[in-house]
Amino acid sequence: MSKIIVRGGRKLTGNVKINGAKNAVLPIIAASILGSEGESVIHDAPPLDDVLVINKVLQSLGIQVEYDQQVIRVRAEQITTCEASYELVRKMRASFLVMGPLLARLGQARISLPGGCAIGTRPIDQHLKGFEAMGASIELGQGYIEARVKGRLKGAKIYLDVASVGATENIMMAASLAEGTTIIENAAKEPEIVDLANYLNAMGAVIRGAGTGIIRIEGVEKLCGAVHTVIPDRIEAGTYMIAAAITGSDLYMENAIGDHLRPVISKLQEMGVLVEEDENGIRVRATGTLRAVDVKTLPYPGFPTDMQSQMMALLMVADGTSLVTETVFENRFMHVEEFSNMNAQIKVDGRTAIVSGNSKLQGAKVCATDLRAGAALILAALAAEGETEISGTHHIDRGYVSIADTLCELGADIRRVSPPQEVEEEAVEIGFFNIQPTLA
Ligand SMILES: CC(=O)N[C@H]1[C@@H](OP(=O)(O)OP(=O)(O)OC[C@H]2O[C@@H](n3ccc(=O)[nH]c3=O)[C@H](O)[C@@H]2O)O[C@H](CO)[C@@H](O)[C@@H]1O
Ligand SMILES: C=C(OP(=O)(O)O)C(=O)O
Repeated sequence: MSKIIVRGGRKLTGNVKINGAKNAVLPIIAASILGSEGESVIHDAPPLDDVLVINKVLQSLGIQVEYDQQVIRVRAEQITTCEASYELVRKMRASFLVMGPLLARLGQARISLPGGCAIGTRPIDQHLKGFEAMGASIELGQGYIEARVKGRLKGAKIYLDVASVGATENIMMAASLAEGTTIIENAAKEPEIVDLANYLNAMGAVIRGAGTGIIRIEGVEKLCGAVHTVIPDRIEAGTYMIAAAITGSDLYMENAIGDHLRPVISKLQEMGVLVEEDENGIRVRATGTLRAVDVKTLPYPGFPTDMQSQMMALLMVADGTSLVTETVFENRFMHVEEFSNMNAQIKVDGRTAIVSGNSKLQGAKVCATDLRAGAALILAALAAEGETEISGTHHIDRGYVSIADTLCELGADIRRVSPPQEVEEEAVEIGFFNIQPTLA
């Protein structure tokens, strides 16, 4: 198993080029299934493990996918099966986003149940409620969900009980090819929803209101491939912003969009960190003592749950006690135990973590329990005394492009060590780029 080894205490300086957003590119690749004519060309697709997995899902459906130099080309004229297997869906829950496009395009989809994960049970009832409202029948059996519709899906009014990002995306994609108008009420408002709607509209869809709580989709008969550039990753940007703050450094996040990061920027400013925005990015400078602040995660435009663990790392070294409340996922405090191994003082009471500041963090052997927990451990390690060894790096690879190399170039003492056999396996995986589709 590969490990990331960090020796804390170094200042960072320089420019970080923010990659395309993982959570935007995954639904956009899934939406390419809807294009029955022409090629889709997706620019700024970050080279992440999750992107390789969704590409493999499409290839397993018989769709042509090529990936080179951060550009993905998809041709979905031919689809040979409507089934996404357990082997692929278990690797990444977002694979379930192919359900809506397959159902709309083929009238049938059979997808392995995505199951829960370290951060919560993560049900899909709102996705299914949407498909059923559009006329699909849903059956569960042998670990698979099968959805079918006779003819086309029908437009419907769908109120989401929770403003789910994935359900909004899945329903929006399905509704794009439905007969008539679909209205999603209590829709999620994340920037990634707007990016997906822009891509679908470029394919020929008619979607209005993305980014608000009410999205209106006029179904069309056909969608075609389109050219699109993915938005910058607000969570990657936010993570490097905290790297600057926790190390008392000065970093510029090139491409980062301030409007997508309002709650993170305002919390950093409340803590006494200097944040300056211009049209090309965001500069973050830590100038002295960090003040404790309370943070509560909420759907967009609230504070993102995907930044909760990184923010907690910063609050561990702030002056005073902070409360961190997680309202989006019921079990997203797995990092607390790992932080405690680094000498942090945190108590969890239900959905709130009480973080005592001024911790003198110590290097330790710790484990990334999920993607953002892994990033947060790296951040804590940058501020800790001595050496931290982080295992579970496969979680981190899902969402950060070469984070150890990037931090090393900025001045951190960080390296990744992989046993020789694993280096070989990684090379084989990279060989996956540009291969022709294989059938399931
Ligand atoms: C690939 C991707 O974009 N992942 C993001 C997406 O995940 P994802 O789309 O899975 O997250 P959701 O917005 O759907 O989940 C939010 C909450 O709604 C609940 N829920 C969701 C669907 C449903 O049918 N029923 C239900 O009860 C979930 O259990 C969770 O408590 O949004 C999350 C919330 O911002 C982020 O943390 C993830 O990084
Ligand atoms: C939770 C995340 O991703 P996913 O929904 O793909 O698990 C994340 O990006 O932090």
